[in-house]
Amino acid sequence: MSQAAGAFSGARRIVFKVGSALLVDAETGSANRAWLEAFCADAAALRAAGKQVLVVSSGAVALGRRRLGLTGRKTTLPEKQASAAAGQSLLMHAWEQAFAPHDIGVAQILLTRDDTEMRRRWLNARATTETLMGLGVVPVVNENDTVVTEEIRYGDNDRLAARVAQMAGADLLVLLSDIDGLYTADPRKNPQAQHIPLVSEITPEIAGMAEGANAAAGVGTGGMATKIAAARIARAAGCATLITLGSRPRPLTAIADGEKATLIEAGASPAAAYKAWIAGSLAPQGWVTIDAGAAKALASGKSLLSAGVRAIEGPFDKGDAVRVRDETGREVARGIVRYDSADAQRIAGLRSDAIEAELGFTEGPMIHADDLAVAN
Ligand SMILES: Nc1ncnc2c1ncn2[C@@H]1O[C@H](COP(=O)(O)OP(=O)(O)O)[C@@H](O)[C@H]1O
Ligand SMILES: N[C@@H](CCC(=O)OP(=O)(O)O)C(=O)O
Repeated sequence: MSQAAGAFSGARRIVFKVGSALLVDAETGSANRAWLEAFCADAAALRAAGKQVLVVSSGAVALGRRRLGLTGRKTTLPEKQASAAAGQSLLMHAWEQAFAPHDIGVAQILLTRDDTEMRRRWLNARATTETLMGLGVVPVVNENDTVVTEEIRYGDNDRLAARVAQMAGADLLVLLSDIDGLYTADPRKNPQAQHIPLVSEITPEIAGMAEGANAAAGVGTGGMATKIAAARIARAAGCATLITLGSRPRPLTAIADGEKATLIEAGASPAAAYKAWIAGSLAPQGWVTIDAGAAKALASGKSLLSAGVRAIEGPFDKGDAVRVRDETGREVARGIVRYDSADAQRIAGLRSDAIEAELGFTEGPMIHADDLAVAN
């Protein structure tokens, strides 16, 4: 079995990035139904096999352009944004229809770069995605093109898809492209270019092979360079990236069958990468002081319950990163807290079953084990 096929079979949660070129029929300018049906049939089979599926779908601008009669000429940014607004509903309708025969619901998520970079919005988007996955719905994500300007947009959905993979704790990002993987050079320009099946590390040499977007290429943006940039983001988040041809008759079955693809391996597991992100990238907003019993529980991988909390030093909001110290003042962990500092203060020392009576609601533990990076 090829390495790519092995990674695909072993993946538990997969983000599929579908480019405009696959989704929009170049001749008619409408959604490519036959392709969508094939994709959804394959995705339904993956779900039946116990995998979770998310989709990052381009195509809004291309579909909207036709709806608004803006085809055949260069469009301005406001016209592109108007096209995205008009095309997004067509896009979602196409996904709804294609998944419907499999009894699978879809849900639209529109994100901007800010949403993926600002912690609180990121956490909200993450919680929503998690809820949707729990309900068995397929999240269909796109960039919120109508509210972003050129400077602050991703523009390509490759990097957005990598952020979604990070947000969802996915273990595999599949970039379905118009080419079956990374080559030593752009094969459209250099027929001698060699296919690269496996990348274990993104060296400058690897990055140098990938060329950027070719403006003449049509509806897509990005080129191979943004795919490598996406793989870099995914890799750091513990997620592997697979680049392959999306236009095969059974696009996902083909991957499992070992058809040509490039696999870019992950750095660590998604859980380990997420904890490293909490420990290293978030600016902590306050302190939570815990007793010896809680410190012991944390060291053995358990959640921080309010019962073991001695003191709170804020202010912080729900979803902020905080530092956790023991009674000697030693920092024992960092984590994402589920209560703001005022509520945390009120429930410090209380047993879990007393939280609701005190606050009128409960969010469970003060810091869930999944959101805790414990110091060694
Ligand atoms: N080293 C490379 N290996 C493979 N393809 C490359 C490379 N450098 C540039 N490319 C180009 O990148 C294109 C894929 O990017 P793009 O057209 O943006 O795809 P998509 O629409 O799937 O996002 C290929 O068709 C190819 O022409
Ligand atoms: N958000 C845009 C997608 C941007 C784009 O063209 O991406 P891609 O085709 O994947 O290179 C849209 O929905 O039209």
